[in-house]
Amino acid sequence: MQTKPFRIGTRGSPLALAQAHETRARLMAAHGLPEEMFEVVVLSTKGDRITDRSLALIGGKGLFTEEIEAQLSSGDLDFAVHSSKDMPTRLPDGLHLSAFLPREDVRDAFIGRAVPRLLDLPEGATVGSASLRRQALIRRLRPDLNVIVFRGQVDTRLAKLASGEADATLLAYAGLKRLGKLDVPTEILDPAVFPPAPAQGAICIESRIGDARTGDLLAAIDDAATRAAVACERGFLAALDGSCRTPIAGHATVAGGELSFRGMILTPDGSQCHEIETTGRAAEAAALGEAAGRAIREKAGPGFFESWA
Ligand SMILES: NCc1[nH]cc(CCC(=O)O)c1CC(=O)O
Repeated sequence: MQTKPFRIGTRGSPLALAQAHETRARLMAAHGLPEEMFEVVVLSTKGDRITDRSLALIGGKGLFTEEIEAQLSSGDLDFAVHSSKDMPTRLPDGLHLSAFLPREDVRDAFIGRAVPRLLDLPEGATVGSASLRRQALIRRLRPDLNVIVFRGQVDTRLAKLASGEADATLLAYAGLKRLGKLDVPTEILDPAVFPPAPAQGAICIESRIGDARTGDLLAAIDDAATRAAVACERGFLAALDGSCRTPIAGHATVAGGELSFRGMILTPDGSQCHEIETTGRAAEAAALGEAAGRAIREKAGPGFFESWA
């Protein structure tokens, strides 16, 4: 192995940095390399700079990755660490997701200021979330609640909650765990009732196709089960793309080469929802997810997507 350090691209949020540092630690352990062999390069993305608007309205996916991908493509970075959930379904030519860390908890955490559980909130209480999926699922379970847009980094959202801008918020349990905020959630939501976003809780690494030095480095920490589960969930998302303002949930689990997937689409007001379940071989993960996406589209009918667009 050459002695030139690997340049790791990441966003600068505390969560992004925690993920980059976890990846570096795993690579150091897997290869017996010193920390000096890795240089963490912090980049600001459009998604970090625009904090006052709903991301779905300003273009959705790609906002957190464009600047980083440009530097990967040009060779300024060797690889980048991302939340798989934030990755567009299509990557720029020449780049691929070359490794996945073992998945963290996929569930959503509920954080109530005065009451611990979502179903205990008083009628008309305010819940802050920027996620279309969380907003729709909340409305489905509790049509009486007042859902408001809550954006920004985890600490920003928790500060908004503490200052009384909302009575409750929801965040990925995985992110809170990575930040060491284990005592923040007041309820962990059951994925059967509150299914996670496709790829939630999974850290991925993006790099150049054909970069053998980086490829060899990353192969040692790749988790096959996470890779298959995320491939299926991203396949589901890809088959539903073009409807990026649709609330979408999807979760795959893999055991012994067999994959089980459950997906859901909702109207933003939560009044309509369709579900799909499928099982198959983990080796066909992406195709299984895509087929599930086409099938749920069929089930919902064209009127479903046109009803609020
Ligand atoms: N877009 C924000 C984002 N992207 C990934 C995570 C959490 C970590 C993960 O899902 O791996 C979060 C924050 C949240 O949803 O609370």
